[in-house]
Amino acid sequence: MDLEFGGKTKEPDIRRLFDMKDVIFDQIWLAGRENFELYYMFRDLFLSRADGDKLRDQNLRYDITIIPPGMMGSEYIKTAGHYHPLAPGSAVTYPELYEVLEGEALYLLQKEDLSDVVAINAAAGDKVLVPPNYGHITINRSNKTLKMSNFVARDFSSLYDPIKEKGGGAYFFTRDGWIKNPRCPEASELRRADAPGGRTLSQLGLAKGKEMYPLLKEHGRLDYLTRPGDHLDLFSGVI
Ligand SMILES: O=P(O)(O)OC[C@H]1O[C@](O)(CO)[C@@H](O)[C@@H]1O
Repeated sequence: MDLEFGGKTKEPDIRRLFDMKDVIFDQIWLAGRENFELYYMFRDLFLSRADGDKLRDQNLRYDITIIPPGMMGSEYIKTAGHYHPLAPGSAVTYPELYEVLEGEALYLLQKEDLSDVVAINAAAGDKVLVPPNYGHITINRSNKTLKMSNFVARDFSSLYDPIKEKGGGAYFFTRDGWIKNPRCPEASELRRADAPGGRTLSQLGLAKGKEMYPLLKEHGRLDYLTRPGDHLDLFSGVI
């Protein structure tokens, strides 16, 4: 699976089934399975050299992730899931901004102490902000390929251990709907939220159905992704 972007053919990082063995719900199904490709991550994309420079100047990265439809036994295909570290000089972790380009996404966002766990359905054109202090997992719950993009600060490594240690997120999305992870008894009840609309979107410089990629050209527009501590008011009520 390659992606044409900015007139170039890009090769993905690939997440395969065995990379996910610690976070899959259906461990009975997993036993004896062959390894196979699950999803494709095209990181650090830009349409022109000038855009690449602008991204680097703002300490941002633009990625596209493609998740074909499929099941992992009784569970819908999903990303491994991770948290982000604290932004330097701030008491909050880095946020991340997603846009659904094609298909449908189900975002599971959770605080590390699991005191808040939120599910957000998003369709093509929707944007979802993962606020500071939330980890995230993306599920392709449909029978169509999900293509989504994200803007995120470029200078940190994702933290996978907390979700691996619990055997997955606080909830699994399966053929029978949501199932609470038995290794997360402390998790709050699953809260449903909508992808942000009108006013919230415009505060973030976004509009439904308008691609977010050009925002990288407005220097400082996405400052809240790299210096979240300076923009705390923006994050309240986004999910
Ligand atoms: O790292 P995971 O949990 O497999 O999730 C992959 C997603 O995370 C990102 O690295 C950004 O957080 C994207 O490239 C991709 O959508």
